[in-house]
Amino acid sequence: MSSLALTPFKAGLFVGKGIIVTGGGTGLGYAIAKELVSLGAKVVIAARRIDVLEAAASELNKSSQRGGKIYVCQCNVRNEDDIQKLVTFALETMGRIDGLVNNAGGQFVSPVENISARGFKAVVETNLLSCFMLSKEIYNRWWSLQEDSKTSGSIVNIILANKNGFPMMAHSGAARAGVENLTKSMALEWIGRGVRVNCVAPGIIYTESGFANYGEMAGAFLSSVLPCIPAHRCGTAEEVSSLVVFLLSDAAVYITGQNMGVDGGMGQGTIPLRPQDHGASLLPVYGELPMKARL
Ligand SMILES: CCC/C=C/C(=O)SCCNC(=O)CCNC(=O)[C@H](O)C(C)(C)COP(=O)([O-])OP(=O)([O-])OC[C@H]1O[C@@H](n2cnc3c(N)ncnc32)[C@H](O)[C@@H]1OP(=O)([O-])[O-]
Ligand SMILES: NC(=O)C1=CN([C@@H]2O[C@H](COP(=O)(O)OP(=O)(O)OC[C@H]3O[C@@H](n4cnc5c(N)ncnc54)[C@H](OP(=O)(O)O)[C@@H]3O)[C@@H](O)[C@H]2O)C=CC1
Repeated sequence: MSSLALTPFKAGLFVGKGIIVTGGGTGLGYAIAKELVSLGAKVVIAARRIDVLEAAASELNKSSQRGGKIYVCQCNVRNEDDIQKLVTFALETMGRIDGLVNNAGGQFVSPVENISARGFKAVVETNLLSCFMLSKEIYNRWWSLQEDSKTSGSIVNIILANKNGFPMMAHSGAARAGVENLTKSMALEWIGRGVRVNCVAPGIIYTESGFANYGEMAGAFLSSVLPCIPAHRCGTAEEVSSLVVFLLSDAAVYITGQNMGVDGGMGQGTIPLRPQDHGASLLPVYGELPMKARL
């Protein structure tokens, strides 16, 4: 795992703070937890594989500064009981919750017509329902009870650079678009309690764990997509984590309801997949096109 933290933040910025990072044992979540613990935060990392979390925690604790500490909690974010247990665990171990990064997520590759209803539901639960359940649970059990509205909370939802759809991962595109809209609603409803809610939309970020999910397909995907990324390279987990940590911090106290891309310029369009060479085109209903305007 890469270890180059880009943090521009002052030492101890998060001393005394408690943050939950879902999916914090691998990839982006690991980089976020690492940066936070090096800035003095207490961090609960939560995911399904406890062995992965424990191995990550023992590495991450080596980066701890000024009382920062990593705690692990096994949690399937699709399961409401697990979500409740996670919040109980976080309050018991850290004594408070100042931030939440809804980072756990994922999908599988499939054209729309082959996705089963069960598969679509599984992806929506993983990426959208989980974000709703965990954000609401923390709000009800912690943020809504704080008398001092200066005790602010910050939620950062990790989505995807998918503003024009997400071909071959349509279930995930739809779920993440839902997260983006939910973010805006929560931001407006909870601002009076000092809770800010923002999204970060990574482009193509190379994480060993993330790409391992796609096997051989990942190589083919990369070679088709790389030339279309304006920056001509994938991003790194640390390049995402620096924005997430900024949004969690009080330096971002006037920022809420936003969606920010970390994508090497890719968000100027959408995921730059070339349309399939399907050999057909939709006929204009009003007659011939005035010029040759098809592939
Ligand atoms: C690269 C671009 C940028 C993105 C990068 C990243 O995101 S990196 C992060 C990447 N990290 C990740 O993506 C990790 C997280 N991802 C996951 O855990 C899974 O993709 C999940 C969310 C679907 C959960 O899966 P699960 O098995 O625990 O769920 P379940 O048992 O509840 O429901 C099963 C239903 O789902 C369906 N189905 C499932 N797999 C496939 C498939 N390969 N093929 C087809 N269908 C599939 C199947 O229909 C099945 O129903 P059936 O046939 O039994 O009636
Ligand atoms: N890498 C990329 O290019 C991009 C990634 N993203 C998003 O960023 C996030 C992190 O991805 P990345 O770090 O690359 O990939 P990883 O596969 O390393 O991260 C996904 C994490 O989510 C956890 N997770 C998945 N499903 C569940 C679940 N049901 N309950 C609890 N935890 C779960 C996994 O842990 P476990 O399996 O142990 O539960 C894993 O730690 C994801 O939401 C991803 O979709 C967005 C855009 C681009």
